[in-house]
Amino acid sequence: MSEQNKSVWSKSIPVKEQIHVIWTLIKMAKPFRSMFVWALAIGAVFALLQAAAPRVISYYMSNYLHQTSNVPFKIMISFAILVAVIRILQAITDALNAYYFTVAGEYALEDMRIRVFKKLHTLGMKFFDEMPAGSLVTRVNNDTASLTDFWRFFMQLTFAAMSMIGAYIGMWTINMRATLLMMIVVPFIITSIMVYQRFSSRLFRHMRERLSALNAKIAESVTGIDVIQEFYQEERFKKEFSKINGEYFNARFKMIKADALLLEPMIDMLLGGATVLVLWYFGELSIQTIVSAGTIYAFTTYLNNIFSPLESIMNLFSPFQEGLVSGYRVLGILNNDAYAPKQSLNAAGDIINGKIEFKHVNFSYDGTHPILKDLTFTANPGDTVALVGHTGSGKSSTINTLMRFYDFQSGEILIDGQDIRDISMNNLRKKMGLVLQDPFMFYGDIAFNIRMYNKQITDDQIKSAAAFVGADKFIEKLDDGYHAKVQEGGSSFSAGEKQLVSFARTIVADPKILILDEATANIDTETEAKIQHSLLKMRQNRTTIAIAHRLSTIKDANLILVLDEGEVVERGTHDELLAMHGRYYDLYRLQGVQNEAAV
Ligand SMILES: Nc1ncnc2c1ncn2[C@@H]1O[C@H](COP(=O)(O)OP(=O)(O)OP(=O)(O)O)[C@@H](O)[C@H]1O
Repeated sequence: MSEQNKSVWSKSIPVKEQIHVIWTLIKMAKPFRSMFVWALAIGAVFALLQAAAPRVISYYMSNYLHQTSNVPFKIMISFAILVAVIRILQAITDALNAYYFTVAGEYALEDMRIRVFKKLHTLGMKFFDEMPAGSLVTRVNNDTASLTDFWRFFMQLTFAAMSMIGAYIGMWTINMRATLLMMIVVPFIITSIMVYQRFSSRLFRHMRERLSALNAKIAESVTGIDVIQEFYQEERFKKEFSKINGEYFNARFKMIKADALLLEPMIDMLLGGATVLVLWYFGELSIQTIVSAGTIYAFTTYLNNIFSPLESIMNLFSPFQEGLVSGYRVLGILNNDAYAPKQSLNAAGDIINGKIEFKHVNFSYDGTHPILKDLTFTANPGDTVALVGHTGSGKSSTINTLMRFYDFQSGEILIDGQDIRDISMNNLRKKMGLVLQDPFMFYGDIAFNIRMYNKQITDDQIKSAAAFVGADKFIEKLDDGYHAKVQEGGSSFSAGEKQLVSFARTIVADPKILILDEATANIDTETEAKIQHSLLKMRQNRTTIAIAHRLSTIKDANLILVLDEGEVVERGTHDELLAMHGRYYDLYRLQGVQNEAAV
């Protein structure tokens, strides 16, 4: 997570890219356009009312508040009612504007979250390899949520623009020359906004970068807590954490200081300057003609209307920037084309017998470094083909191509004589059962973890699958049996128990092909014997591709392939390979010696 977040915050997004992000997000919010338009229309009415109020009061002051005569009661009450109505309408339109904008923003947000989640499920393993799960959770949840700030900023921006236009119109109706004079402040406003934005965005990015580093340190120390404790690294981690925490504090402190010194004082100074200009202008004017107090009141109020929304906008710069970066990252997912391998158009093939043929298959994860080279073998229906070889030799990669987690570059993979791409993904997933070294258990209960959302599977089928693989004994001993609670990841179960549940999950779907990725690697020898017994039963009448480090577990395989750097360097049955006195022989002898030593 750290590196990816860091890279986003450590350099600014180019302006062209920022405009692209803003434009794309606006286009994506199209389904909620009518609500945004309503918000804008109501905002315009609010701005008009806001411009009308000082005009009405100024009129009243200029025309009726003479020291020489009393204001007629009817006039006084009429103006009071008029101002009250304007203020009430202002309050109503203000609330409606905020409501429509916020609701439209929330809808756009909900829509975006769904888009991102859906997109994630179309992406291939390559994407997930490069993106840690923690970062993805941040993308789907926090980044989409930060987009609210994006919409809030736009709301404030349009509000400020309308207030400004309204104020200038109001001033224009009173004194055109003074209004033109007030235009002088516009370039000052724009320059100060730009200066503040540049300065604050640099500080904000630095602060976010330090926050990412802090989050990464916390995540690292929590996930690696066992290794940290084992190697007495607590002090080192504490020191590193304090250092980053201090840097984060300093970065925040700088931001707070900059805001305190720049934000309000800058706006106050501009407002002060503009007010002096108004007083000076009307002071000069009063030498030649009468200037009413109402005019001065209206102009100073309009200046307030121009300047007060500016502070909110500037205050929202940092959250807006956060929203922009979030938008950039979210669009990065939505535009990602690392899709899961696709099947042929109208692929409708099925797996009936389970014959697997690899013909001259070449595969690379990144398109440049070859991982599987000219891989060729056949697994006849019901056969077991075992893949052995040292770590990194390409065993899991073979399975990855067969499961269609990754696309291979050349060669052919045939199942029952059909190109694997011509079999529908649904049939492929249904007829191939994958058992992993460290099976994942989902939050729910045991029965749910065996059924895996397949409503057609009955409770009896679950029980007989569990009995078939020998999982029934431990399940029945649990307090709630098949309804015993499972935490996400299955932390309250042993590796062997989780493996047995995953066997039951696989067997209940009755696959034609079984793929075992070192299914017994994490299990002690005693449990392994039980598991091997279950596996033997599972393999009957099923084609099996098995990865095995412990060669004793695949002695009965019909074909053993010894892989080295993605190439098959030896092939044959256990006896044939031993007779060759080659790599397999050496490996087997080595393991035999280790086993004896262990005894
Ligand atoms: N997702 C991936 N992206 C890029 N390269 C990968 C990926 N997975 C594996 N590799 C590389 O492919 C090569 C073969 O890895 P593979 O996992 O197939 O080996 P293996 O024989 O299954 O090893 P082990 O017994 O350790 O599981 C290795 O060099 C590995 O670094």
